[in-house]
Amino acid sequence: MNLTLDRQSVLEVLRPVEDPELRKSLVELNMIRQIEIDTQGNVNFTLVLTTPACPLREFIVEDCTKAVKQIPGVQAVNIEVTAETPQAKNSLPDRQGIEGVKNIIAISSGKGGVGKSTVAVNVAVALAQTGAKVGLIDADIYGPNAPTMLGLDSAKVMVQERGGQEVLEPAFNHGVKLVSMGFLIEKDQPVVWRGPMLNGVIRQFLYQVDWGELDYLIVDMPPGTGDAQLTLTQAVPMVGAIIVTTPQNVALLDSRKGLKMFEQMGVPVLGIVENMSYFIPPDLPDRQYDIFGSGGGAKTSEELGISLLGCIPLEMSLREGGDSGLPIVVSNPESASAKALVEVAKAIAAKISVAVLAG
Ligand SMILES: Nc1ncnc2c1ncn2[C@@H]1O[C@H](COP(=O)(O)OP(=O)(O)OP(=O)(O)O)[C@@H](O)[C@H]1O
Repeated sequence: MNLTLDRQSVLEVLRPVEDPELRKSLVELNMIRQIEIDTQGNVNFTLVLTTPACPLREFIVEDCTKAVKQIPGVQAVNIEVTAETPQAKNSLPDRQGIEGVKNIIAISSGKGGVGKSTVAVNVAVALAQTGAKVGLIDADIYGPNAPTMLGLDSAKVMVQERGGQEVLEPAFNHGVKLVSMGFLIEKDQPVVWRGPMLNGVIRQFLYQVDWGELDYLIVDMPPGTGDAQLTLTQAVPMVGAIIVTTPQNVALLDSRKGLKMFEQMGVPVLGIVENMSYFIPPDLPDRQYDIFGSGGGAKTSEELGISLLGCIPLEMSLREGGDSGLPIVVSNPESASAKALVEVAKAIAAKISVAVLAG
């Protein structure tokens, strides 16, 4: 190759560099922009990733740098990394998207108490920490605990008048906008939701909230596969669903209706998160006890052909973080569970990019 130091050559050497997730050329994906070369031989350009939570950011930057250095005369390569989250298909014939919201993701579980809300809240905060714009709908009618977990226990959703319509102003903390069933019901009061009433609230949470611009809107689904779940999956075009399970329940996943419901609704299941995978004692943080056996999540995910996005340990500080309104990814980012949750958030973001861009 006869290369001279110009923009064309920069594009030429970058063309074989692929996004490892999307397996397509960065140049073809229009991820390389604003190439500038100064008289000293410094090459500057912008690399536009498909998510600020890109797990392979460093590798891509390294690959680009190596490629550009092949051109004779290059002194230094300076890459400014930014991100533009791709927009999922915004409307289907029977489903209406939410203006300004790029990707809607369901976090679901077959059973209650497996840690679905813990995962939803920490994934939301972890995505926000990378710079993404994130909203969370706590649609768990039986245990709306996202407000507590986000330190928004005493928050109220404000109603604003806009263009003759009432819109809810979401609560906000740790970088995440939140609406919750918990804001609408009295604490410690048992709630009996009748179908139409529940559907009304869910529709309001989707369409009558001032969400603004969001890269990701995470829906903490009620456990199981009842009416509320159907309403939610039928109402909006969801880019995908994540299933949270525990080692004890993971083997039951394939027979559970959850997976089938999403499939039937045309919502791809992007992956499984195994929670409470192993126990880390607080006084011996280097130890790991596989109380429920090991490898169940990996085996089931292989059998089902669905990715295992991560395994979260059972750690006391994770529960304490939830109870005190400081999610573990904020209060103790060095803990094993926080690190695992950050990896899960990145894996989800990568899966979404692939689902949207690779079809
Ligand atoms: N990996 C973990 N380590 C320690 N505690 C955890 C872990 N995951 C969840 N918990 C705790 O278990 C309890 C239940 O978790 P969570 O509320 O997230 O579950 P859920 O599936 O959303 O439950 P529900 O269906 O009742 O809403 C909480 O007290 C939470 O702090």
